[in-house]
Amino acid sequence: MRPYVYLMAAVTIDGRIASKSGYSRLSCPHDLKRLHALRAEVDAVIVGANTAIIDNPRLTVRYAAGRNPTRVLIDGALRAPTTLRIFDKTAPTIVYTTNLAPAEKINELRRLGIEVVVFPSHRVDPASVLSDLYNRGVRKVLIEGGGRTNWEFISKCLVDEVIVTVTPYVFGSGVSLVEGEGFKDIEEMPFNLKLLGVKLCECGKEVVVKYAVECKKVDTKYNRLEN
Ligand SMILES: NC(=O)C1=CN([C@@H]2O[C@H](COP(=O)(O)OP(=O)(O)OC[C@H]3O[C@@H](n4cnc5c(N)ncnc54)[C@H](O)[C@@H]3O)[C@@H](O)[C@H]2O)C=CC1
Ligand SMILES: Nc1nc(O)c(N)c(N[C@@H]2O[C@H](COP(=O)(O)O)[C@@H](O)[C@H]2O)n1
Repeated sequence: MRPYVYLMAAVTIDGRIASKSGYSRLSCPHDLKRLHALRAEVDAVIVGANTAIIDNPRLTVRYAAGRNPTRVLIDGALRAPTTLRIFDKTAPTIVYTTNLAPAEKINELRRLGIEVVVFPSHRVDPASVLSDLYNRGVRKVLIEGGGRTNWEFISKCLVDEVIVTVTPYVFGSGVSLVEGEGFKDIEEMPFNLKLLGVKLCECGKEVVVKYAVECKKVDTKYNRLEN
């Protein structure tokens, strides 16, 4: 079994979540409230190593009422410095890494009270991350990027809902909402996106678009929960 999975991000009108320099503060304060309200609703928030290193996020609930989710870092080579905010004591953190991770770094994180799960391969398997989180009691997950991490989950149909806020900016290059090997055409997409809603942000400048991810083929290997 796996938890229900949301993917949320703010994009420029050319679909970027970050500029070529890593700048990513796109959301207005109203959109940040929406993000924090969703954080409060889920049990865990997942980010990839680049997001953790570049943004040094807290991943806590500050602009809405509610409790902090468990923070989850996917970091194959365990590059994230142990001084990052996600390793502070404000919320529990679980790290998923691989046999590429230096043993000393794993031990250092464990000494800080961080749960470290090591996959016996060079890659973290996203479906196994979700089923491990489910076994720990996690029923709702929010994926907060970046692009590569979004690809890892959505390309395998491991996302149930995508919430994208389109902001009035253009970067021209940088990191796209989803960054991976890619699909050659719409037929190759393993899912359809069903529009759930469109809302003009309270700021009057951003548009929030919600899609349900409907897998073309339900793969029992991933034990996908029916919505
Ligand atoms: N505007 C927005 O809403 C958001 C913007 N961002 C931006 O996205 C940018 C980072 O995005 P990306 O470069 O695409 O990186 P990312 O944050 O997705 O991290 C990619 C890294 O995570 C690790 N990783 C992910 N999946 C893995 C797997 N299955 N196995 C092993 N390791 C794995 C690897 O180290 C990989 O290099 C940052 O600049 C950040 O600011 C991030 C989140 C939201
Ligand atoms: N939804 C959304 N909109 C943006 O404009 C963003 N930049 C992000 N970024 C995500 O939020 C993290 C920062 O969280 P804290 O404020 O430090 O708690 C960042 O790392 C991305 O995951 N998301």
